[in-house]
Formats: sequence, structure tokens, C-alpha cells
Amino acid sequence: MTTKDGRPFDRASLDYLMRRRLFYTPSFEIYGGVSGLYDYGPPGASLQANIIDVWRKHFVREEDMLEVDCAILTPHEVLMTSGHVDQFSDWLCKDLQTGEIFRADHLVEEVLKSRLESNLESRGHQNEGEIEKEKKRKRTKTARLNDDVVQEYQEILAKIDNYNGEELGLLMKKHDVRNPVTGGELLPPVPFNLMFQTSIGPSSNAPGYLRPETAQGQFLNFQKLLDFNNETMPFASASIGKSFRNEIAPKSGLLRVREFLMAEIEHFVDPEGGKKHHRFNEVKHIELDLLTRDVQLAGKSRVQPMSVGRAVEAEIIDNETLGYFLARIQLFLETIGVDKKKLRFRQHMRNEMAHYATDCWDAELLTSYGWVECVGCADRSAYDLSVHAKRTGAPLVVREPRKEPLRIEEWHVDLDRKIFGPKFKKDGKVVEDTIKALTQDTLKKLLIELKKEGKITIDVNGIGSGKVQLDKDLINIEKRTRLEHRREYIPNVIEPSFGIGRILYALIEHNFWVRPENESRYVISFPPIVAPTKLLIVPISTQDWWAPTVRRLSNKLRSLGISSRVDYSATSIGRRYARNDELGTPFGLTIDFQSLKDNTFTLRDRDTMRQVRASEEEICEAVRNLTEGTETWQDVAIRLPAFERQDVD
Ligand SMILES: Nc1ncnc2c1ncn2[C@@H]1O[C@H](COP(=O)(O)OP(=O)(O)OP(=O)(O)O)[C@@H](O)[C@H]1O
Repeated sequence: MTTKDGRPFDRASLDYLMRRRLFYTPSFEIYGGVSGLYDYGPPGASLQANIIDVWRKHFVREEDMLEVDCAILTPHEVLMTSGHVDQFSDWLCKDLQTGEIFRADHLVEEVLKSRLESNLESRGHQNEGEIEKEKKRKRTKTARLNDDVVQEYQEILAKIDNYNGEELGLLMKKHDVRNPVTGGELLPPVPFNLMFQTSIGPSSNAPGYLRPETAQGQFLNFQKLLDFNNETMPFASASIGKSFRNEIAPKSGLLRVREFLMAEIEHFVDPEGGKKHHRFNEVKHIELDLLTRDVQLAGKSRVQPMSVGRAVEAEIIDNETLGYFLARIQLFLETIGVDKKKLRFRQHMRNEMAHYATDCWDAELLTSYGWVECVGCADRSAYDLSVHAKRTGAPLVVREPRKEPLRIEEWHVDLDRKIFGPKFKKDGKVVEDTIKALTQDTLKKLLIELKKEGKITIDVNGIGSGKVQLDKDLINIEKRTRLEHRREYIPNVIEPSFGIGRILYALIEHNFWVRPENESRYVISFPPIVAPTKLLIVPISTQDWWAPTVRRLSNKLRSLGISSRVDYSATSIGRRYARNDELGTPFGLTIDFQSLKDNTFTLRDRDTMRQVRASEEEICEAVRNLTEGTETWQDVAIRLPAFERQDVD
């Protein structure tokens, strides 16, 4: 991977910077830490808050979404109904000898990738001495792979999210995947549920879980939200909050953790009429880099750039609403500063999706750890509302008056009560319920039988012989027409689901670079909109006489809604700027002796290190425009006089 300016990306330096400047740090570190748990320090917490702020404006406010904040502790029954208790699992395999535990799909991926890499390396060594080659072959064990095996490995890797436990077990056997450190054999993969279980209340007989996603709370409140929205469809709810997953093997810093912030949208849409979106026209020209299901099935990872309009038209993306959100996700990621060249949308393969989903795309960001899913966007159909409604009896449905009443012709059953009651006595209810539950097709067939035989026989569970005979004096079946004035349906749900920690980390990687003229000077070029601090105020020396001016400027900036920090430290201006370049602070304002005389200040741009000098009013206005995004640095540099001062240490 390379940085924005095309130089090799150096993860070790970034990791060091993250810790040193307290972007984030392992939780409970002085107790030895717990893997997969992190605390955010001041710049990290502020960056996260700013990303969330943009998210709220971009999605919730822009689309009048109904934001909710639901309980994290979730009763067992809810997650049983949603399918999480039985299915929210990853596959783990254990090394009996060492007791080590691996996540099966990640292990297969890592082992095959490393074999491919060492195969490439060994080919590169073909001209070296025979002894050297032999040593290398022994070390890497599988170094010489023939072309068929290379192709097979590549195909497996392209579909790695697609395998179930049994298939992963077979792959491990076939390709001799073992404990990478000891070479020990592993037991076949078994499912491991990712939810943290707990009990609610003192009696410990009310089992519950920490929620693994925020979605369920939104589904359970559907009817109340629909009512709040004046029964108007479509509408979306949104929620920002912590979710918890007991990951088998947390790794890659913030990318796979056990507690993380999610921002999720549940957009409820009428399943009839092709799931159109009334604002689709606004986004249909937007180009997305799509990695389609078909390309992955062919074992490839080539993206196809395509406008979202074309992709929906060609039925590559299932429907307009899903396409609309994919485009909006891209716009959001670009706004916060994600590098568009490092963004792609990967379509899920059929058996990778939940069985009820009709289509699903992940927004993946390229990081030094490879492509990482940062936003999932799925069409979950009517699954969630249907299962909760069925389990609880709550009507999670939309009832709408029809513009024109619908004429419905249907088969109807009449029973002669005078004969029915005495004939079936205590079995009457169960017989009647069974008749009521007969489908239209069955009734049609029974009518033919009734006409022909003068009687019909139906199966009834739970009574003596399991069958009852009904003759034509007792039952009448006929077609009737009724007018339906209201329509009732269960909405489908399109769900964009954002993992804020993954986005935050990828954003940092995409904006991290090193000044070519001084390799120890790191910069993070956050756009002002998300930068933890927008402006650094730097008095030229530590004396007290700057204090009134600093106070006045700070107050003024605060009243303009611009977050600033003052650096009074006794080091050189250049050092102070460099420290803030590392924090991603986009602008610096210097107060010097000239400022005390004529109330002019200099303003420095982090990325170009260029400076301008102007009056207090002009500088404050420029800072406001720059942070609100109504002006760029180039605009300001044209408008205001340049100032030449080196960033000297
Ligand atoms: N363990 C985790 N750590 C950090 N973020 C996560 C984690 N699991 C999921 N997310 C984030 O939540 C989003 C939505 O969750 P979703 O259930 O779609 O993820 P997932 O498909 O289970 O992810 P993965 O396959 O990587 O485990 C993801 O796109 C990701 O950004």
C-alpha cells in the first residue's frame, strides 16, 4: 500500500504515532490489557465524534430519519427470534496439543496467502545457488506450487467468506492447513456464538445478551415509529451505539474488536413497485467501483467502475433503494476524507448472505491489512419484522387506504351450525379451525369433490381418527367477491450498517504521510470537517503579554463554533506545528510582536505549510470558511497576502 503522495505506507510509524499521541490505546493496559478492547484518547474521541456528527448530518438530517437510542441489554427471546442465538457464529478450530484457538476462515486465508507469497519469493530466487534454493524450499515447505494449485488457492481466497464450517474443514484437510507456528494438527471447525451472554436481574433466570448490532431495537419499535411518522411510508430509523461481539481472534488493532460503535439505518420500504427511491435521480450518475458476485465466482477481484443508475438498470444492484444508499455511503466516506481510490463495493455471494437477504454489498476500504469491510448494506427483505410479529403477535405491518378498492374473488365456506354442532360436539372448534385454515387451492379442489361425491373428507390433527367427513348438507363452498379498501403489508428493510472504528482507522491510514524533506515528520491530512482540532493558536514565545490576545481570539473562535487549542510550550514554532501536523490539525494561527502592534496574524496551512498574514477579522473569517468547507486553502492563499516564515525547529 502507498500513502496519498505515492510513497510506501509505513504501518510501524503510524502505530507508534497512534500510541504516542493517544489516538487510541489498549483498554486496561496496566492490568495487562484484554485483546479486542480499546480506549480512545482525546484526538481519537474527538475524531470519532466529528465522524458521527457528519454521519448525522449526511444521513439522519438530510433524509429526516427517525433516530432512536435503544437498550443494549437484550432478552434471550428477542435474539432467539431474530436467529442470532442459533446462527450468529463463526467457525473455530482448536489445536489440542497447545490449546490454541483459530478462526477457521481466517486461518485458511492466512495460510494460503502466505504460501502464495513464499511461492512468488521462491520463484524470484530461481537464479540463486542450488543450496540457497533448497534451504528456502525446506523453510517454506510448500514453496514450489504448480500453476493449478496457485489458481485453486486464488479461487478459494476470492470466495473465502463463502464457506460453511464443513467446507472449511474439507479445505483444511485437502490443503493440509495446520497450526502455522507449531505445525500441529487442528480439530475440525465447530461453531462459536459471538454474543456475550449475561443474565438480567438478580434471579439469573432471565438470560440476555449484549446486543451484537443495533438493528433489533429499531425493528421492535417499528409500529411506534410508523405511528410517529403519521403512518407515512417509506421512512427510515437510525441508531448510533455500541455493539458487542466476542470475536474468536481479535486482530489488526481497531479493525476486529469486541466492543465497537455502530451507526445503523433501517430504511422501511414497500416491497411492491420495485423498491424505487424518490431521490434516486440525484445519485444515479455517481460512479462506484463494483466487485460483483460473478467476478468473485470466477475467482477474480477485478472491479468494474459503473454508474449506480446503470448498475440498477442492468440488475447488478437489485433495486433503486439499495443503489441509492450505496451512492450515499460513497459520498459520506468521501466527505470525511476516505481516499476514493481505496474504496470498492463488494457484492455478497448467494450463500454468504443471510437466507432471507435479496442482495448485499459491503463498502470495503483498502488498508495496510488488505481490503476491509467497513459498511455493510443489505436488503433484509421482510424477515425481521415478520419473525418478531409471528413470535409476539404484535402487528408490525403497514395498513394503508387503497386509492381504488381492490376486488377480490375468493372461495368461501359456510357451515350449517345446526348440523355441525351436534355432529362434532367437543371437537367442533378444532374441526372449524382446520377448515378455516384451508388454502384457496384446497377449497377449489374440495368443491369439485363435493359436487362429484356429495361429501368431502379432510384431515384434522388432534381428533380420534385424524379424518372427518363433511357432506353437502353441512358444508357449502362458493366463490364470492369482496372489496378491500385497505392494504396491509410487511415492509422490506434496506440496512446500511457502519462500523465507525473501522472507518476511523482506515481514514487515518488514508491520510497519513511523512514529509519527504524530513522523515521524522508525520502528517495526518484530515479534512477540516473531521479534524479533532481545527486550529492551533501559537504565541511566538511564552511571555505573559500574549495572554489577553489569546483569550480574545479563543473566545471569538469558540463563538464561531471552531475548536481551537493554544500551545504555550517553550519549544520552537516549527516543532509546535509539527506536533499538531501529527494530530491532523489543519490550520495554525501565530501571534507575534507585529500582532500586538497592528492586530494582524499569520495563518498556516498544514499540508502545504504555506502562510498568509491578515487582520484578525480576515483571519477569523478565513478559518470559518475553511472549516465549514466554503473555501479551500487555495482560495484563501489567492485572497490574502502571503507570509514567508520557515517552519524552523
Ligand atoms: N469485530 C468488529 N470490530 C469492528 N467493527 C466491526 C466488527 N464486526 C463488525 N464490524 C463493523 O460493523 C459493520 C456491520 O457489521 P456486519 O455484521 O455486517 O459485519 P460482519 O459481516 O460480521 O463483519 P466481518 O465479516 O468482518 O466479521 C461492519 O461493516 C464493520 O464495519
